[in-house]
Amino acid sequence: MSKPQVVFVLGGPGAGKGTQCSNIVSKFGFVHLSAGDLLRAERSKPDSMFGELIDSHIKNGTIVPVEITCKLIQNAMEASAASRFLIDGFPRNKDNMIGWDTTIGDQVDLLFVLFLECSENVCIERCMKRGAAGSGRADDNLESLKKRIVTFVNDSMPIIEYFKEKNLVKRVEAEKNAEDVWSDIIELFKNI
Ligand SMILES: Nc1ncnc2c1ncn2[C@@H]1O[C@H](COP(=O)(O)OP(=O)(O)O)[C@@H](O)[C@H]1O
Ligand SMILES: Nc1ccn([C@@H]2O[C@H](COP(=O)(O)OP(=O)(O)O)[C@@H](O)[C@H]2O)c(=O)n1
Repeated sequence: MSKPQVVFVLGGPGAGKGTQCSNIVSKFGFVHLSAGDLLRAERSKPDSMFGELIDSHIKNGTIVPVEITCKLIQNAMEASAASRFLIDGFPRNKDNMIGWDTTIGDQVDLLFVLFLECSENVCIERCMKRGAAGSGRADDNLESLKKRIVTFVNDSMPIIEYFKEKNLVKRVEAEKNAEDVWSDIIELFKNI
């Protein structure tokens, strides 16, 4: 049997990863796994051993240890019969990358990395708006956002650079309106 296919979806906080992943799911039949959503769901379980740890990382905009995140992704992949996955918000730092490579990496076929490029200011503005509209997220506030941006620049951008060197990055200009970003993404997915 062939390996499941994976596209990693990366970009700063509020770059539009979730928005565009749901478009890709509708049109191209991928299953969307958001590392952030999986962590938030784990944090909310009353019997989770990791609830407090996850909560503190999310509020501080820092990255949860990969053993936790990778296991959640792996469980979600196993629970799904799908053959194509969008993995959103992962890998986000070197620890995520190493954890993935040494566990599931060999068992999947990484197609490419979709990078939604968006300036800091626009990222902050979108997340603040999302918070004001009632996202209920503990990290859609200015204090957490500043930390999330620092983590993105210092820890996540080097991962995107690493994938660029391997010619695996497909970049999209994510500051345009959501419909125009989506048109660009269709071009990247239509022939795979
Ligand atoms: N291209 C866009 N232009 C303006 N707002 C957008 C765009 N894409 C997404 N948004 C809005 O910005 C916020 C963050 O988008 P989201 O998809 O949740 O980003 P991420 O998953 O990268 O954090 C949401 O409120 C969403 O509706
Ligand atoms: N691979 C990941 C993804 C998210 N996270 C945590 O979850 C938070 C929210 O991530 P997210 O992908 O849902 O949201 P955005 O910051 O992209 O809007 C991050 O700031 C991290 O604290 C993590 O620790 N490891």
